[in-house]
Amino acid sequence: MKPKTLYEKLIDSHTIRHLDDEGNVLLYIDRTILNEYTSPQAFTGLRQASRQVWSPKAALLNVDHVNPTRPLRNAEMTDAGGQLQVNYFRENSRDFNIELFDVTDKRQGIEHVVFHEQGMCLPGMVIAAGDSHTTTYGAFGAFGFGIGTSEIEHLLATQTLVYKKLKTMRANLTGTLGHGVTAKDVIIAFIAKISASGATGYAIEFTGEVVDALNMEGRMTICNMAVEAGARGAFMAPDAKVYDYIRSGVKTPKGALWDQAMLAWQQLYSDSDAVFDAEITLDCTSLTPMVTWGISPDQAVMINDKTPNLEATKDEAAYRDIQKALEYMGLESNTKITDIKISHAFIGSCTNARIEDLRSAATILQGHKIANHVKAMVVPGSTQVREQAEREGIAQIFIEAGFEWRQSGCSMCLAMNEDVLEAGDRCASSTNRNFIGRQGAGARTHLMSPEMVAAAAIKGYLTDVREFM
Ligand SMILES: CC(C)[C@H](C(=O)O)[C@@H](O)C(=O)O
Ligand code: SF4
Repeated sequence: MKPKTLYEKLIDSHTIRHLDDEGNVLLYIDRTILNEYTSPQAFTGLRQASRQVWSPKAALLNVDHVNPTRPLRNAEMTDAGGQLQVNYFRENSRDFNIELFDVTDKRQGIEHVVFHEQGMCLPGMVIAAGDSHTTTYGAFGAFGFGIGTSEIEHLLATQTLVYKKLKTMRANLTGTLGHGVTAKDVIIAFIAKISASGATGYAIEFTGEVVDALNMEGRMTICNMAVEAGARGAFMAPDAKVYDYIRSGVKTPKGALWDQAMLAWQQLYSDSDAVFDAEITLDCTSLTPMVTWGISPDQAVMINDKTPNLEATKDEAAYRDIQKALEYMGLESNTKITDIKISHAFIGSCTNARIEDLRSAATILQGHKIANHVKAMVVPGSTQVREQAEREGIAQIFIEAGFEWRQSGCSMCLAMNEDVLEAGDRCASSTNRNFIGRQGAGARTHLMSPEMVAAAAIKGYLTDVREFM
């Protein structure tokens, strides 16, 4: 038999029918999760055509993008647009019989945290959802990818999508991570290496000692942000860490079903002689903590480095890109990164707001206060993460250090609720996108690990977290 990559195994096992000579197939989708922001038109489409949802149990509705995260919240939104979206979401849950995690539900959170928390993400599954960071599920040996609104409608009506296979890339992450270097630093370094479009058209399988050694949270961080390199899918072959992690999920199969599933899951790896369309190796041993200085996730450097030297940049296009980024970011060329003063610190998002992320950031903050000029907040990835952090005493560490302790949601990752920065604000952020205006019009975002955000909050400047270890 022809050797296959893990990606090919997943796609082949979900292919219902080959549709044409261009490589389009009809793909079976196991599950989806929907948010209030990208789903409304899909439901409207279904209503107009008098269609039902084919498999309501394969879907989950969860409010995250527009809801407030203030510590005491109720079921109401703070702005009329958000209220409309959430009202319609509730109506869709009722009319189409799909389970909803509403704002005040104990299971609510950011969709890509909630979904696996519930045990809905299992190895070998194909998961499509109206959000680009659906790639997160690759950490479980599932295939997750983002889709547009009309595709959501097609998926809800038929449980299938028309799909064209991607090219495959193997990213071998070798070596061992140094002190203070995290999964976030690895993926930022990876994106900086191959560029924000370097994996366009590819599904990436991450392999190597670094992946093996990471915990599930770290693996999710990498798969989550793979989309910032342009990848429309990311994978890691499942191992014992995955099985331990999912075992207790409410919706995880139990008993004989679990044993049966395990037999299937153990086949989920790329055959040793499988051929990838591209191979790339990143030796992670020499990595240090990373930060972005610009307006694209690949505009990143090591913390003890400087902003790019414009004078030394000969390529015209590169010159213009750097100039534009420096200008928006209010930075000079060739500036030491650690001389950059911040006004805000944000720990949150589906990249870095799981319990392990909060634990690690709290370790840095313990016994410290944040700088007087910094405003800082933590928005836990889910209400469950929030409660666990409270039980473990982590919330208290954040609060004593001067962070605001918030409710869960996307919040300042994309500033669609009331958590918005003002023009000129500069934020050390554990999020995934530093695009122009992402955290508010004219606001400036530096991406980094949650530990690095904690260190920056204490110092008031971008800082090497290893000083606090
Ligand atoms: C709102 C949604 C379309 C978007 C995405 O797909 O990623 C958002 O979650 C983001 O992170 O920018
Ligand atoms: S936390 Fe950020 S990246 Fe994740 S789904 Fe929400 S807006 Fe998108």
